[in-house]
Amino acid sequence: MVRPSLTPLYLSSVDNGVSASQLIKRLEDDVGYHIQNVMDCGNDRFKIIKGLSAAHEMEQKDFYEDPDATIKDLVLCSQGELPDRQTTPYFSMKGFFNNLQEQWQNQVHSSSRDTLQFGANFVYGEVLTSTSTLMDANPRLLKNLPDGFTISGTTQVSGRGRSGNVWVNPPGVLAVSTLMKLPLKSQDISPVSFVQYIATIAYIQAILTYGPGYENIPVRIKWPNDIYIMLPQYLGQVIPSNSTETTYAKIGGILVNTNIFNEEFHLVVGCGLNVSNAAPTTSVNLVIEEMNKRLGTKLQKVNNEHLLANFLAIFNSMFNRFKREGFEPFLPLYYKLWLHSDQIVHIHHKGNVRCKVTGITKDWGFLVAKEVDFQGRFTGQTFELQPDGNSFDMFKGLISKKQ
Ligand SMILES: O=C(O)CCCC[C@@H]1SC[C@@H]2NC(=O)N[C@@H]21
Repeated sequence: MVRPSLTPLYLSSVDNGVSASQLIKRLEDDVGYHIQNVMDCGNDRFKIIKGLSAAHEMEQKDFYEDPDATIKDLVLCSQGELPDRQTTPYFSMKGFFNNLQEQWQNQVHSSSRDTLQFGANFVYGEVLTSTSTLMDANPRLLKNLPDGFTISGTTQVSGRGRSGNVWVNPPGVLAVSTLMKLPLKSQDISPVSFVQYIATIAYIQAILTYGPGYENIPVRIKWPNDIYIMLPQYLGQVIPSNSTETTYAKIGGILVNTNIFNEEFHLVVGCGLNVSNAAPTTSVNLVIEEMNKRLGTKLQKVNNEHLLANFLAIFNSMFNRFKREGFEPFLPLYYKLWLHSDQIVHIHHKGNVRCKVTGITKDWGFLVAKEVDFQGRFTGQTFELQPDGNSFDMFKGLISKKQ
């Protein structure tokens, strides 16, 4: 397989972020990076930070036989000097920042107490290794990055999924990782494990609130944090409640990596969403196209810049509330969006016992399943299943212990 060459990473900061010059100082003084010369890029001038992406360099050795075939620079752009569409044809940084600032204005009106900074320090790369690895492969870098630091990319050549899986990420799949800091003592309000649930809700809300009419896009949560969408052939059909699951396919997922420095969690929250790639199942834009054909809606396809800005603003505002109030205020929305209300499942490692899903626990977010008979009456045991210890085959209604 021919792997695409890594491209430069473009870094820029806006309003609420740490200023670019402060960031450079931190990277030089605290992380030990050497900031080099100024490069011409189109008509504009950018600073290049050579070797910032330690992970970028490290991983390329595994994947590229010719190390010179790859570019490993981080290009620092001031706000007025963002790369043009020729430089980054798959993503407009200008479009992204315009959308982000618009979203912030909307959000600030609704809750003025919030600090909104997710995406204020932002890196974009056309082809990169993994948005999450770039951030968390180097602890010294991670410690020094500002809260809300975000990396997005169009192609990830070594994307990571949950449980050590590979995340295949060609163009059309929007990849983003955001650094979130949380004091250790915040665990008193809510365990950090709920952040994965918040991220999933935020991504789905970003789609549903994209504009008028988008609230009808059938996008849902599969426990704990997978994003599913109804397959186009089922749109507009009445689906019997016992077959809901087979009519949906996975289009996105969340990966949270946790590090602790200086009494603070440093969570790298990575989200991947298939926005417009027809493979392997379907995508948000394919479903929109089919909704227009089959249901007569007139929805525009979503664009990555707008969707990403929407997601970051919603996620940021939800995260601020989560820090104050924990996960409980989000529970009704989580249940409204998930696919499992009253679902009948069989728990394989408990002797295939037949259970009904009744919710998640408020303390840790474990899945609660209660033993039922064929009339649906509760008959005995209650099981609480951990997100990372169990795999949930929704199509078979089967929960098994992960090997
Ligand atoms: O469903 C899963 O297994 C989780 C997939 C998470 C993929 C995202 S894409 C952005 C970030 N970078 C990665 O390498 N992985 C996450």
